[in-house]
Amino acid sequence: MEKPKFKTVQEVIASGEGLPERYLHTPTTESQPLDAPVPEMDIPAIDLILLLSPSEYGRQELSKLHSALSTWGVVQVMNHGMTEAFLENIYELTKQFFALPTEEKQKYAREIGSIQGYGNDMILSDDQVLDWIDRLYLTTTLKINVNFTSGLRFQLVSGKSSYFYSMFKKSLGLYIRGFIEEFLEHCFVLKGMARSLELDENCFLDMYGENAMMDTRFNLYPPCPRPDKVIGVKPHADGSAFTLLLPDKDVEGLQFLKDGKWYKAPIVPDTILINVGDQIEIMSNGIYKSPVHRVVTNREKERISVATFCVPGADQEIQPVDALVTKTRPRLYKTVKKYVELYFEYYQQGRRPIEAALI
Ligand SMILES: O=C(O)CCC(=O)C(=O)O
Ligand SMILES: [Fe+2]
Repeated sequence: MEKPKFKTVQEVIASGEGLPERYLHTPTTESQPLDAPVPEMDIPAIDLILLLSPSEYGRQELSKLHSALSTWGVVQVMNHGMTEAFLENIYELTKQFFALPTEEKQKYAREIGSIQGYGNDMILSDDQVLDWIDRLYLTTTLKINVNFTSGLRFQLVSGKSSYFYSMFKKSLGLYIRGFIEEFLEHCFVLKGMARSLELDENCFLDMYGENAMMDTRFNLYPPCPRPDKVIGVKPHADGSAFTLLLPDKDVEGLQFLKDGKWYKAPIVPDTILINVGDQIEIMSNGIYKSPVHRVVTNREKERISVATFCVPGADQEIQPVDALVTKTRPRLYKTVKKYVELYFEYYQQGRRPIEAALI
């Protein structure tokens, strides 16, 4: 199996060779220094359990969700079913993984042409400026059994590479399982989003399909000598339906773009972030925004984050929900299939993949 020949950021640092040119952004690509201070975004925290409650509180949560997702495209979520200890464990395990000796981590290296595994930013062209990030990417397939009378259920079917699961099922895999059992089982997010648009609560779920994927990326951003010129993750919007994000508990870095300006994400204990991905933007006919976001680097501190991309089944046709196409709001997007493949083609060229879906 062929593995990419590029060094990870940790290896670049360990080699003592200094900062390679390939990580440096020139002032033409970013007008301000990347580490210029930015204001904090003002997004509400919603209570996930209340989201599906028929009470007045439930309606208030839906209205907060609607307002956050139609303006910022991202919301903070509390009462997500994961305890503080559970989340703490995830950060600890992620740290432990990246602290393993290089040879050990290389056993899980990403193969060329695959996203799954340990490695650096995916390199698709010679002139691509590299992101200051090392990652471990795990792909999971889920089976949503729509016939369950007690509601929809997610079941871990298998990972694509079983060695990850034998290695991680007692550690990082627990995190994925935790999401499935605690969080996604009742499909709060997709149902809540549908309800907040006054749609039938299953309409996004139906498009999401029975064979959804959940791809989790454990990210390490080592301290960086030039935060003014080097970026952790370049500006992008996610190709998922939606993304669950656990930003570092202490170290800032994640920023969202709104009306041409960058804002930093708040760090609030015990909450996670959920952002809209391109596929919900398409399904909602553009009402919910898939926000452009980036991660800046830090000179002194390392940063850890975990992003879980919730992706519709590969054979699903994704298109605007009929009820959201009206005379005053004509259909904005074509029907797309296998959106994630198209996504990667566009992403490293610095183009927004969702543009390919515009009518
Ligand atoms: O590190 C973060 O906080 C966000 C990472 C991110 O945007 C991504 O992995 O798509
Ligand atoms: Fe992202």
